[in-house]
This record gives sequence, C-alpha cells and structure tokens, in this order.
Amino acid sequence: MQTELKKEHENWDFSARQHSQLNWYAETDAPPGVPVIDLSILRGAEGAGERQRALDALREAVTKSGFFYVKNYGITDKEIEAISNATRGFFGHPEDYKQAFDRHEQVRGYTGYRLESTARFFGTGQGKDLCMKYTMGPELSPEEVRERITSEEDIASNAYSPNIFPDAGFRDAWVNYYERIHRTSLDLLEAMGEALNLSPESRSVLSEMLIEKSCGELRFFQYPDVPLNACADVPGNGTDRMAAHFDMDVITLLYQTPCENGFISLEALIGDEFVKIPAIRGTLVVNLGEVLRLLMGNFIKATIHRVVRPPQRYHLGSARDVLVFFQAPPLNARLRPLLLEPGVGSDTIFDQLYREAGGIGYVTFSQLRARLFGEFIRHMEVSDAKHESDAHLFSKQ
Ligand SMILES: O=C(O)CCC(=O)C(=O)O
Ligand SMILES: [Fe+2]
Repeated sequence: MQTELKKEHENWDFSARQHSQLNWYAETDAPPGVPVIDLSILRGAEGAGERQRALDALREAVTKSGFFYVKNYGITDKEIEAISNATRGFFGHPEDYKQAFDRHEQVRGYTGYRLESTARFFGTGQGKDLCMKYTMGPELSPEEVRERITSEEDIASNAYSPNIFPDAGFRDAWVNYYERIHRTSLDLLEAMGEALNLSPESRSVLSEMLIEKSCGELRFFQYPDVPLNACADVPGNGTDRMAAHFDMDVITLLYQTPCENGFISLEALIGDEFVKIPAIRGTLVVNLGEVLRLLMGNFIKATIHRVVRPPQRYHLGSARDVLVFFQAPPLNARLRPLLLEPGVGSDTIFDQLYREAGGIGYVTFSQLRARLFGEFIRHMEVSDAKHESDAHLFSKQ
C-alpha cells in the first residue's frame, strides 16, 4: 500500500514507532524562560508547598515567555503511539485513497502535504506548510451543536463540522486522545486562574470556558525530511516549514517528536529572539493563544512561533510529528473581561466588543471569533500561487 509514495519520496517513512526509542532531548535542555512544570504537582500530588512553587513558575511563564512545558500530564506513551501510528499508517496510503477522507475546507479529516499555508493566512512570509495533516473537532450530538450555533458565521466557522475517520480503530485512538488532552487543557486553565490570582468573579468567567465542551481542534502533522534542495541554507530558499504565527485559541498543548538527527525545528519568539524549543521526553509544549491574551487584557503572552527548515547538513533525519490540541470555548460561551490586579490590562478588540455589547453584559465567543478571523481573511486575498513558487523543490526527494 505504501510503495507509491515511498517511490516518489524516498525518505518518507510511515512506519509505526515506539516513542521510547526516539532521540529525545532531556529536561535540562529546556531553554531559559521556558520551565518544565509538573502537572501532577499542580494536581496536588506533593502537597501545598510544592504546588505553590509550581503555580509561581506557571505565573512567571505565562506572563513572560508565554511558553512552558508540562510533564506528568497522565497520557501514556501507549495512547500517544495509538493515535500517532494509526495516522502515520493512514498517510502511507496512496493519495486517491486518502482523498476520500479530505474535508480540509471544513478543517476536518485529511489535508495533503503542502496544501495549507500558515504564511498565507497570517500574511507572514511565503510558502506552504511542509507537512500533511489530519484534524478532528469535538464529537457533539446534533442537539449540542444546535445549542452552540447562533449565527450564519457560526456555521461558516466549521467549529462543529462533523468528523471523519477512516476506520473504527483510528477513531477510537483519536477520540481517546482528544478527551484526555481536552481534560489536561482544562486543568491547566484552572491552575492558571489560580496562579494569576484572578478574582472569584473572573475565576467563574474562566470556568464558563472550562465546564462546557470546547470547540477545540486536534490535529496531527507529519513533517517528512526536508529535501536537500529545499533546505534553509540554499540561497534563494524560504526558511519556514510553517510560517510565524500566534495561535487563535485559548491554550495550545503540543506533543512533538524529536528529529532523529537532533535538529530543532520549533522556535518561539521570546523577547526579540527566536528561541529553539526542543522535544523533551515526557513533555507537552504549552503556549497561550490570542483569545486568552485578549480576555486578559494583554497580561499573558500569545507568543509568536514558527517551524523552521534545517540547513542542508541536517536534511536527513529532520522528519518530525506533531500532535497539537487547540483549546477554544464553545461558540455560545458568554465572555466577560477577566479582572486582573489593579493597573493591569489594556484596550483590546475584546474590550471594544464588550463596550459595544452595552447592557447585554457579555460577548459570545462566536462574536469574538468572527472579529478575530475577519482580521486575517484579507491575507487570503493574496493568490495561493504566490505560495507555490517553490513547489518544484518538494515534488521528489
Ligand atoms: O509544528 C509545530 O511544532 C507547530 C505547529 C503550530 O504552531 C500550529 O499548528 O499552530
Ligand atoms: Fe501554532
């Protein structure tokens, strides 16, 4: 089944892998300002003193770098391997088989290699995302979807488009991981409310986002080895595998595998420098999204990040997989400003929407989302062809 693609792209590997065997970085490799926070301690495993220290580290991270790692988050290698290996196996099928599961216009199912362009959406740089993708959203009953949809824009948002899976085993692995990672995101948000000393009123606004099922998306990206001719140090080439952007969600939980050759592809803009974020064994990379930054009046950081191509000497063994969960509130969530310490906060798009809402006293996530995405649609007016000018570098390896 896998020979067709393997012939075209000799270095593409879709085999199942045991994650304990990968070439991981260690906890001591975490860059300065990006701490490794133990979720079991935040959940109370080692008493109040240790818990307070973890909360302090969390507060520091979310207000300064906007990036941190979590360990001991309670999802096993077996669960991660189940979703990863099922999806790698799927990607190994011939293109016409995979096309039957392509709903990329609804941000569901299969999205082919170099089909999406983060550069195009954000207006940052040029080129396509150098990976193939698979996506699921929340599994909701028709009634639950009806409750949450309040406008035409909600339907167009595709937040509740139906999921599509190639088979039952694949679905089980995806639904299991979705539920587990969603729970983890809620625990982290709860801890963050505490770490930031939010007022009881604000904690209850936060939990409004927490208690209902989110409209978050779970995506798997497989980035194959970057072809030699497409590497970052070949004159005239772009340098991105996924262009610089911030996430349009509340919180992002990302599991990345290390490149076999030690290259580090993910980078976060901390201060005015892009800092390498290595794949550390047993951790998730967590960053905060634009929605949370707006709700918190700029108090926390929605840090810009990107995925870069290796130089030529690192092209072999530069493949990496990413399993990323974007947590977002339900579209009908009633958002209100989060009250921070006196003197903190600024005039954001959210504050403006809230003022416009007047006596209603809330802004729905649907309204905020429409305004936010509206900001970016204009970049999509730039022709797709502009981002295809280097397509010839990727057709064969
Ligand atoms: O591939 C990665 O490591 C980053 C993915 C990412 O930032 C995103 O999908 O928003
Ligand atoms: Fe991102």
